[in-house]
Amino acid sequence: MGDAEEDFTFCQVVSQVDDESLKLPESIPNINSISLKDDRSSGSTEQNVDTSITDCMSGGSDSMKDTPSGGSTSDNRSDMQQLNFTSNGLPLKKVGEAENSLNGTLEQKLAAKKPIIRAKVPFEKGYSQMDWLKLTRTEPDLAGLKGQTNRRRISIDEVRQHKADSSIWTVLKGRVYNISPYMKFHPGGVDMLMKAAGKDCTSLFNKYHAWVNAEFLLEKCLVGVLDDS
Ligand code: HEM
Repeated sequence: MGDAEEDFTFCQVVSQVDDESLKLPESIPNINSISLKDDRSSGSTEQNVDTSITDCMSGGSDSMKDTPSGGSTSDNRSDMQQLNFTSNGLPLKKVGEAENSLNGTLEQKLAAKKPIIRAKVPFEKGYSQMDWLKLTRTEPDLAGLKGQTNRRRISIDEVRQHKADSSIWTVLKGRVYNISPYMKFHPGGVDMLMKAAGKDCTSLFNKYHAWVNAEFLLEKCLVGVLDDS
């Protein structure tokens, strides 16, 4: 046995590996290779990871300002914290966990911020993103246009009047969408999406997930374009 240990010196190297580093969440496979920059314009996969972390760095408490003080979203979040997994079986993005492996300055900055846990709300049966895509292909009038064109110019005042029932409108990047049919499909939950009701949600949207392709997801919910003149 002594001989074997001398022969396989690399085994000693393996034994020096910190056990904690082996427990890093799979969603953050190699912390040291992640570059931290506050540039949200690109849509690459690497950028997604960056955004999660920089949200924590630059807007930690700020991001939580929009979180409702009560309601199902908060409850779901704490459930998720206990489980540590999303409904999709993916680990939660616990941004604060990255702290241990980051360099000193960054570590200090992160330590000063509360870790943000951005939980996806478990979807009801029949309300997965796949179900949504199916619905967009089968339902002929998700926007509720009843034959009207979706190129109409719509004022923000008109948008404000649509906040409930089957006609909840929001403005995203200059376009007006009826988000009522998407409500129960929203991975961030109904409570969060209701914050967009009757107003321009572009900045909220970008704060939480600038990378999401809403133009595609909500294509069939388009009601018109914002008339900002
Ligand atoms: C209006 C159009 C919106 C669409 C199409 C949309 C779509 C999505 C999608 C696809 C995800 C999953 C993201 C992922 O897996 O990375 C998501 C998650 C989420 N959304 Fe939205 N969303 C919208 C608006 C909003 C707004 C206005 C808020 C906040 C007020 C919000 C808050 C969240 C949160 C907290 C999550 C879960 C955490 C996360 O995955 O990062 N969403 N949304």
